[in-house]
Amino acid sequence: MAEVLVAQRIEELKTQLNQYAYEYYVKDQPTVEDHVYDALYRELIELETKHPDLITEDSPTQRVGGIILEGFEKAVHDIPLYSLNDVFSQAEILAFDQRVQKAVGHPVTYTCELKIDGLSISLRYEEGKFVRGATRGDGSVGENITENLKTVKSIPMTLREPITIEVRGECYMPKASFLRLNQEREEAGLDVFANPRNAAAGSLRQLDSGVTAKRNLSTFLYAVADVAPLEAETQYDMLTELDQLGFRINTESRLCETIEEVWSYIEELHEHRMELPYEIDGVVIKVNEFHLQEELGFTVKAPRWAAAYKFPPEEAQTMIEDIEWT
Ligand SMILES: NC(=O)c1cnc(OC2CCCC2)nc1N
Repeated sequence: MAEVLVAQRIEELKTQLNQYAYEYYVKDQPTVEDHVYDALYRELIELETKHPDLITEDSPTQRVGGIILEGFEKAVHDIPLYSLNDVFSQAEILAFDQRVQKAVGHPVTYTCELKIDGLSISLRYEEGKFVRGATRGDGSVGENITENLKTVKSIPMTLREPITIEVRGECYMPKASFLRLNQEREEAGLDVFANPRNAAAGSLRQLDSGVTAKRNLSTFLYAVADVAPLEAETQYDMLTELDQLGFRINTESRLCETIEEVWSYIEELHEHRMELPYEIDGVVIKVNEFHLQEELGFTVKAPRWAAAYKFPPEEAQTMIEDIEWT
């Protein structure tokens, strides 16, 4: 096949395969059977092997890892990753709302998000291209784990808009993947992980990104370092915008008009959390309007406009009989 036709075919395959991967890993709505994806993938591998000069960073073949690092470089967060003030009761939720209303002088709306029990990550994009991925670390300095995060299929290598932005979210291991991994480790005589969060952390701290690639990690994104590149003026609209950019967003997030609605959301999710395919340890409540967040500001470690309601500790969430095996 003539060189120019090969280049054309490679572009077609990359576009098609990246779209299929987006539907499968980001939207959880695959439109083709695995064997269709696999056949196109094999064709791309064959063409790239014959024409390595045509391999690009955003090719789906580059998500299998293989880089082995000596260690992780430091990653400075120009805008810190904040932690959250924890609350443990309905009374504390109401007190939080009273403090907010007193400070801004009127009632506010809240965005409620599931508190995903994974590892906090920060993803930097320049003109739509993924350039750096990092752990939270102490909030100001984390570890550069770009190579490992490139293997996490729900993390886009190219955004749907060529914007420069830094987004924050959680990288986690689904319950089903956690159980499968521990069974494999047990059969291999290796130590098992205590919970999906530890398994995700261990998978992201791998110096061999080929190992990370096999751990079936996923993500939910929920914040940006600086809202300037976005149109959104509220947390809830920002989640929609991150979805449109190509990020994986948690569909359980809810806009609550009153603190009473926040509490019923908390009760509802506390009841149904065992049915979720990933572990959560509570609900994050955020004042929805960005201009009110700015007015409320931060304490030395956490925003005054957010709170993390932690569910009371109960029996382990990962019950083998509850998991439908993917
Ligand atoms: N574990 C979570 O699911 C989670 C963690 N953090 C945040 O918000 C950060 C960003 C702004 C204040 C704290 N939201 C979440 N959903």
